[in-house]
Amino acid sequence: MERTRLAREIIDTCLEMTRLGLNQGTAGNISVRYRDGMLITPTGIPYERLTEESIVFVDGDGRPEEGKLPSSEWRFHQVVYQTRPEANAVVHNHAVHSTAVSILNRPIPAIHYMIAAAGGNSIPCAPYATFGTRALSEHVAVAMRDRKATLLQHHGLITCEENLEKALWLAQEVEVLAKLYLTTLAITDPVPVLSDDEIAVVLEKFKSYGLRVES
Ligand SMILES: C[C@H](O)[C@@H](O)[C@@H](O)C(=O)COP(=O)(O)O
Ligand SMILES: [Zn+2]
Repeated sequence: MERTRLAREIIDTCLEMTRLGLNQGTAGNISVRYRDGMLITPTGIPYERLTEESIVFVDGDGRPEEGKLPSSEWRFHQVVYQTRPEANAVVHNHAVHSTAVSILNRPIPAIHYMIAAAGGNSIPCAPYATFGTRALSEHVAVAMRDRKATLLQHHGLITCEENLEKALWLAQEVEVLAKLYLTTLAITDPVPVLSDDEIAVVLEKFKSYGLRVES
């Protein structure tokens, strides 16, 4: 029952991600931590065709349940759960502005205090590696060691959080930051940024702010 409920939440989050304009086609994938592994979307299936039975369990050794093909990116989802013990949900998409910044191969700097929602003063950009490879998951492990979000060079975005709602919310916040960054870059480069001291103040305030940005 718990598994069916989590599978439904994954599908609803996928559909919401598309509805918010953060993704297109069969791009992107979503998982939740489950038992010693995770429940994750299958590879290459449009979200609107997913049923609870389509969601795949991948165990802690990376073995998918029989007869099902997990997302090609199960490795980087696994690495995020290993790297960030507080994370229970991982969202990946190809949101347009986030992906555009990733093509420039730049981190998003502290252009707005909401950068702190990802845990620090920037959102890194993990180096390019072919999708689905161990090399890509190794880059993700480094980038997300002290952040809850990273861009993937020439690819897209990953976020993690304690639940699906927060992971999707963070993906939307990063997309807004990416759009702001591109908008300001068109006028000036480098773009003015907030100081590390100010980001430290915001990180402290977020610990007790609302329900959505506490870590
Ligand atoms: C080629 C894939 O679309 C790749 O970009 C992957 O990262 C992705 O976003 C969706 O792959 P899956 O359908 O295998 O989850
Ligand atoms: Zn992708």
